[in-house]
Amino acid sequence: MPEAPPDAEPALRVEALDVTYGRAVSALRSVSLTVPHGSVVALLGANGAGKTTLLRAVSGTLRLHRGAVTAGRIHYGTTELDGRDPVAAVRAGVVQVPEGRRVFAGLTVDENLRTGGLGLGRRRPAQVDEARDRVFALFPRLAERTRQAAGLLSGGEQQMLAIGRALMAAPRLLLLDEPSLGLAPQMVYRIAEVVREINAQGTAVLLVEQNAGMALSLADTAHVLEVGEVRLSGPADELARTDAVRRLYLGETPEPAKTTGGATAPGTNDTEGQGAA
Ligand SMILES: Nc1ncnc2c1ncn2[C@@H]1O[C@H](COP(=O)(O)OP(=O)(O)OP(=O)(O)O)[C@@H](O)[C@H]1O
Repeated sequence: MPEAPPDAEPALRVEALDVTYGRAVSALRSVSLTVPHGSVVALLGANGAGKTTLLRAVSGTLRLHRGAVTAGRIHYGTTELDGRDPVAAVRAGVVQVPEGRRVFAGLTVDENLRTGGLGLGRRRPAQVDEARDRVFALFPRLAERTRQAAGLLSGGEQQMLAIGRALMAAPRLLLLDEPSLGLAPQMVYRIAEVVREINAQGTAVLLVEQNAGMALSLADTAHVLEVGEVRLSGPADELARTDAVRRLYLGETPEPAKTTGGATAPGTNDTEGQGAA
């Protein structure tokens, strides 16, 4: 099991993070946010805003995509994560579910699950079975299909398997990249329920979603990224009432006189939003 970080600290602290791909692409600039223990934090933003890049930086997978942290710090509890590899992140209790449900299509459901948590080193078979049972309790559909090739599962089932595989490492912080992408509305609803359940069991979630309505309904706090910078931060319910979020991310047409709630842009005297997230 990953070592428990001290409870007084926010679980994840990202401070003034700059990320580039090669020499030409500046993907994140001075991004700061925190994920407190047991919370759900949503990251919203248009295509190319830098959401996936932030998850990669935290999970140590940035280098696999030829990206690099060029400034700033990432801590999970007392463990420094910037410049580390995915194994260091998994050992610290941080696991990413990548976008696009990347399951091993030729392996069975069971084999896919058993690849989860490999970075934790040798675990007793009983520990692995226990982790698998917890996954099956959350996703009974996977329990019915243990010997089926993952490539033959539906899109929703593959997403469940991708999440289940990450949960095999018993993460304290789950990084979820677009879990609802391309799924039918009923499955989106099920995924939202699952995120709630995972969080209720004590795992914090950093959730990247294009489906802003879903993300804001699940999150305690949310941040809006625009072209590599945090533009708006605050409690999710307040952010959902801001004109910008309603117009740009929720597809609504706000009435002219509507107030903007308590969400704030970085650089203002924000005490609730970015700094306290
Ligand atoms: N491997 C890479 N090499 C070069 N540039 C990249 C790479 N991955 C992402 N980028 C660029 O970095 C910026 C941020 O991309 P990122 O994928 O993090 O955005 P995003 O908000 O997750 O968008 P999307 O929803 O489309 O995935 C974009 O300009 C993108 O083109």
